[in-house]
Amino acid sequence: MQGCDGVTCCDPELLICGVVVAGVARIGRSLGVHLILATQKPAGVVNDQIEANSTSKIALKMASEQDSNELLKTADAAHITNPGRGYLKVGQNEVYELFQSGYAGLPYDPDAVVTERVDERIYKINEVGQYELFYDPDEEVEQGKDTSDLPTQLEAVIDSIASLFDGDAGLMLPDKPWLPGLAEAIPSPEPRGAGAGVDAGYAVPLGMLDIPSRQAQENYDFDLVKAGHTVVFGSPGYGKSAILQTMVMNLSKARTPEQLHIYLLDFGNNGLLPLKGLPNVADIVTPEEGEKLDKMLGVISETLAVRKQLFKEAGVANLEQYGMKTKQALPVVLNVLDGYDNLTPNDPRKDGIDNVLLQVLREGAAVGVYLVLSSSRVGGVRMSMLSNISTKICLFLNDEGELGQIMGRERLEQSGTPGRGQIQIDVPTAIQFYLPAHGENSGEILAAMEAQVAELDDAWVGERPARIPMVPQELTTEIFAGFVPAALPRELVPYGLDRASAEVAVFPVFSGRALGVFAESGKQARLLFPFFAGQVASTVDESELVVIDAHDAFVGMFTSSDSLFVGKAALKEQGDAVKEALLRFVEHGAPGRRCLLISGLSDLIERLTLLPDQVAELLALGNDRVQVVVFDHVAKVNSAYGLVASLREYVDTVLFGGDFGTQRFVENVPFELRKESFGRDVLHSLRDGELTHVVVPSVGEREVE
Ligand SMILES: Nc1ncnc2c1ncn2[C@@H]1O[C@H](COP(=O)(O)OP(=O)(O)OP(=O)(O)O)[C@@H](O)[C@H]1O
Repeated sequence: MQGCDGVTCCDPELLICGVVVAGVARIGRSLGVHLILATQKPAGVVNDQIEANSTSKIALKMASEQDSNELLKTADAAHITNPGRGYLKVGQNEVYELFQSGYAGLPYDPDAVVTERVDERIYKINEVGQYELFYDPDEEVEQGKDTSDLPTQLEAVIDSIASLFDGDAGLMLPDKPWLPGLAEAIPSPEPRGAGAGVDAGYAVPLGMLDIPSRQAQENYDFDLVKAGHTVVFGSPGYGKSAILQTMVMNLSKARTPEQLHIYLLDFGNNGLLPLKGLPNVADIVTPEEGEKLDKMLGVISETLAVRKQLFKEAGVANLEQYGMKTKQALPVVLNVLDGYDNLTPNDPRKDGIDNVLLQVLREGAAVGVYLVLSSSRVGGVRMSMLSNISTKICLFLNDEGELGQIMGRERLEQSGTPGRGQIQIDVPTAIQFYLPAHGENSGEILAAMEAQVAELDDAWVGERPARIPMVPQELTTEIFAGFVPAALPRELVPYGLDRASAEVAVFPVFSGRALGVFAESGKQARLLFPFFAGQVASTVDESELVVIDAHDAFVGMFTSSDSLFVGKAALKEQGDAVKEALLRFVEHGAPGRRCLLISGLSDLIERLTLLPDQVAELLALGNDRVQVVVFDHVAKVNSAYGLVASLREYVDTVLFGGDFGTQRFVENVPFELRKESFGRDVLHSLRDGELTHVVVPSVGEREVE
């Protein structure tokens, strides 16, 4: 038996349904399938075919004579006034009866006594023909029993049938002609091949499709390589992050970190954070981490550029061809961006970020670099980006017009269930996206997901994608020591971390190169000079040390009688002797290796009245037996005549602090750099014409201050 209630002609979805209904009406009877069709208005719904195949028609009160005519071929039903009163017509007027239908909505009271009652009321008809109640025997109304708690007769009948059914094990439910609705929360099945040695490529389960036209509910596999760039739209709280989590978890289970690298950009509510520990995940970044974000975008651009070049050299057009031709498999790179539209149009970084994303969207797929992003508004994603995204997924959208923009006229009705959405598979198809892990509530799901991440992390022993190199927020000497490789040769002096690569910056002693360290302020000098002198001194023997401390920067540091130490006071008293010894040393050298540390170079030059040539010779002394290290303030060397030029010429590694406006070591500083302000722990390194920035460990800064 098929029942269709509330069928109206303006329901577009029922155009297809109408064809089916007509089919049931036409051939159903011969197969034992019967149809009861209920509608308010027969016009446009009950077509000729249904009409011709429906033997019985029942018309209750109809809105108009035309409607009544349509069904009964008489206007009678339009004149009915009582609820429940109707006409039954069977065949061509074989039966045509007025009837009062039974009503099952009354309370079911098995104890009630039904008495036949005759209407004994008497009416008087007045002179204008109106009825006036003259006598009513029921005027004295007896208080009846309260029946509000009783079930209706219909409910009682249904309950009774249900209990009969339940009580008889031999009774079976008939097959339903349609499948039940999709479940509201479905945990993801394990991806095929995960741990089983089966290669399912980049296809992983992402959701359960509901396809009523085929009476099917089946798994939807998201194939990263086939789906290409993907966008997930959904208003806040409808499960965007959950889709990304399921996708990343399943891809990480299916593919090794050698096959798939993942970069996470979390512009949303930390939805991607639990995925950070996956061995496939290179790194995660949030918009607050400006420097890291720049670096990650840089890495993504660089990957594109390198791959394009590699493919060009190999003469191939895509990743698969490259692997086959060169026998070298490059990993697929997946960039996942959650909450893209949280980056507002007035954010100064938006253009830069969009440029990289556009580059990935345009050039990435061919070289195996993909972007999957989520946004709560369709309008939040530029048209130029949208047109390069091949797979579009929609969850519930507050603005239904946006759904139409993506899914077109064939879009399905929206459901407010989290994780319920639609995706184009030839036509928009309903889908319930899987949850990333099992759990009764979001807390349990998160815990289960974290446990899986930890398990995958522990299980992987091979190589992992490189993290985004970052210098720690606070670089203490202890943390810095952790970065210095144990096998670092003794003659390489580590002094900080390169800000761009986070690699240890070293200076080679006794390699013929002089080192100059210039502080922007007294505070920076107090912080850095002893650290540098200590680092250099630790690589040489005490007997090789000659320290001329014109600024008393190293007081108390070099107390050994083996090293030669000249402090500020000694310099004042025995200036001539020091000058003589220094010049002699410049001219003739010393019997053994010497490491000369000079603090306050410009003051020394002034006090000893050294000539520019003598300074130049002193700075150029370095060889495998002599090491020169000079310390001073940026402002002081700036004002000493000709000193900056000598330093630039003879000091191979110049390290200086402060902003670029105050220094004279580098000319033609780019505007961007000139605007930037640098912390006290940053030194700019100028070596062989190359400018880099080094973060120096904060050596007991608090004590210095
Ligand atoms: N596929 C799903 N099945 C069942 N419930 C889900 C599903 N996806 C999400 N939910 C529920 O919806 C909640 C919100 O999900 P989620 O954080 O992923 O939404 P969102 O769209 O990313 O939100 P926002 O934009 O605020 O970050 C989850 O805590 C979970 O309870």
